[in-house]
Amino acid sequence: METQPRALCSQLTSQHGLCDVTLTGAFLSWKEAETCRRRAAGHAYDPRKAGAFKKGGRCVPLCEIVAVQETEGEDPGADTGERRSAPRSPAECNQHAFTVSYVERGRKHRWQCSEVTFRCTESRLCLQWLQAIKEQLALLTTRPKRLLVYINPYGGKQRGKRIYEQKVAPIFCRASISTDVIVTERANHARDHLKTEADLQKYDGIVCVGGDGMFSEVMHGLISRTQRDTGADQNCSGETLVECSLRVGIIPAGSTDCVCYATVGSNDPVTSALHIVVGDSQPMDVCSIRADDTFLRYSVSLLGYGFYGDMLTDSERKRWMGPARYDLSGVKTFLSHRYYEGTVSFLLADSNVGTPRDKLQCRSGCNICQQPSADKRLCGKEDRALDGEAKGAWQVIRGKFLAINAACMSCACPRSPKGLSPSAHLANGTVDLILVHKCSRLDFFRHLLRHTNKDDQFDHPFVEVYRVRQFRFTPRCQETASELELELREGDGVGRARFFSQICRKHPACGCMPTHSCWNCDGEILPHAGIEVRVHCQLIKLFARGIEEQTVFDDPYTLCAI
Ligand SMILES: CCCCCCCCCCCCC/C=C/[C@@H](O)[C@H](COP(=O)(O)O)NC(=O)CCCCC
Ligand SMILES: Nc1ncnc2c1ncn2[C@@H]1O[C@H](COP(=O)(O)OP(=O)(O)O)[C@@H](O)[C@H]1O
Ligand SMILES: [Ca+2]
Repeated sequence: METQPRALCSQLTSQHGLCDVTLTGAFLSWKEAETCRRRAAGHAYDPRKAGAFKKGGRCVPLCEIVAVQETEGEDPGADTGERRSAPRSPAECNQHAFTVSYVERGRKHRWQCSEVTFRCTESRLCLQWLQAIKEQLALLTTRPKRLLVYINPYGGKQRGKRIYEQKVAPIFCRASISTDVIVTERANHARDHLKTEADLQKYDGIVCVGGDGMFSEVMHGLISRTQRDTGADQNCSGETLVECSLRVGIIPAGSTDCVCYATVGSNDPVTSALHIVVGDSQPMDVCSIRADDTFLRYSVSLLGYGFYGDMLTDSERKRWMGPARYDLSGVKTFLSHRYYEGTVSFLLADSNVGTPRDKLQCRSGCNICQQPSADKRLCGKEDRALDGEAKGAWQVIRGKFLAINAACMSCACPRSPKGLSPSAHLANGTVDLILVHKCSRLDFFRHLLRHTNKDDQFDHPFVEVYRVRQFRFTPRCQETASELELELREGDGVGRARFFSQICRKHPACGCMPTHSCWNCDGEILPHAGIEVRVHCQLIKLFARGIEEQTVFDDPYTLCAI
């Protein structure tokens, strides 16, 4: 039987004075000692500090302690900047100290690494504390000890290397995490290294420093490698893909950083580094994309045809501008107001995984993502193999679209803090399919603007949104007579009615409108128009925990009761 460690309780001195410090199996807490009277001890009185300390003290879950280490027993007033009014007593000259680094929550889901130093006059007591905290930390087995880090030096504002060296490496070092760092020398360097060369047995996780494109590289390398190592064939349609066991951490240093933002709640490198250190784990759905029965790519965030495809194509020519390229290309693409004809067919998800308009946002420990559902059992599997109950009917929508977007997650990012599909889930085995039909420029602008404020971007007559587990798109130029017939037969009543209404309102072909766009696949151009997409539930895991609800943690001085 496992025995609970005994609580350790001592009076130790911190920069705030004498405090009662307690270590239990779950928390380290400290508060001003009952007997402590800072002014009586001759310290200058700082009402701001004293008030804050009195008000709260601290209670840190052990799982959020980054590290503990022995410290020089320096002057207790030194780190508060207080001036000493009396000479040191012999006891003060002979102090022993240890420093605890821990996660502290700030505003907007940001975490920082704070420190507290405790001193005492007995070396034995100091060592007892150090050992007890270290023993507790050693029990946290989900923390990574060895990481493989890939840095894209050209992502975003080309600050990846500096961000890693100045903000992240010191935190890994403090947490005693050892790293092998590879600064990439070309596009797909990280993907190819992971796929064929890297000795993955040596690592507890992979870290990528860059944007969504860099994450996509790492994800492709890791998924391909996992399938190869386990004998699964990602090129085979309907194959059940094997989940990747290594977690991936994202240090945001790109242009959009949507995967990081939507899984952590911020695009702050220190916050991401701390989520890695504490060993968080967030499963994530992955879409596989095929065309003509050939595997093309995976996607986790935005898969966008029309507006986002065209915008990306234009922005790639402006890479030198950094993240601002998206603004310029966004305006240009908006003004071009191009629409594309084609057919979207999809299989609706189970109702127990929510709907895109239910306003149930995916948050840390999300119930919807934890619930077993047909979508999770079946996603990734060939639709032809499904039984009648789970298969459902393919729905078919023909039309002229300004944009067809598939969001496997909310796609929240600094440009759109609630994201492309605010209620999309990270790990429910589904994707939100957003169809923006041809409308006026003004209406499309209103729709886009709503991505940046609290209004519902789906509340327009020209926008349809569905939660699906599989979909296909066929551009009008690729539709054959037999496909049209098949869709007619498979489609339900609504699909058939739409199909006929389109045929009846046939437009003469206009020479200035290109017949097809391309797909924006997590920021990479996919030069195919006709594709098939299927969701693989929880195929990969990140060092993240989903976006935390804003709770008591917004008040850094809150002392939780133990
Ligand atoms: C009138 C104001 C209009 C504002 C519209 C804002 C709409 C924002 C939706 C954001 C969706 C973001 C989806 C994320 C996509 C990324 O994967 C991709 C690549 O990122 P990275 O490698 O880090 O560069 N980014 C994009 O495709 C750019 C989308 C920017 C949209 C303005
Ligand atoms: N050393 C490199 N040189 C050029 N391109 C690279 C390098 N390393 C990675 N890439 C590629 O750069 C692209 C953009 O990377 P990313 O980090 O997402 O930046 P951004 O968010 O600015 O697009 C990705 O497609 C990635 O494959
Ligand atoms: Ca999902």
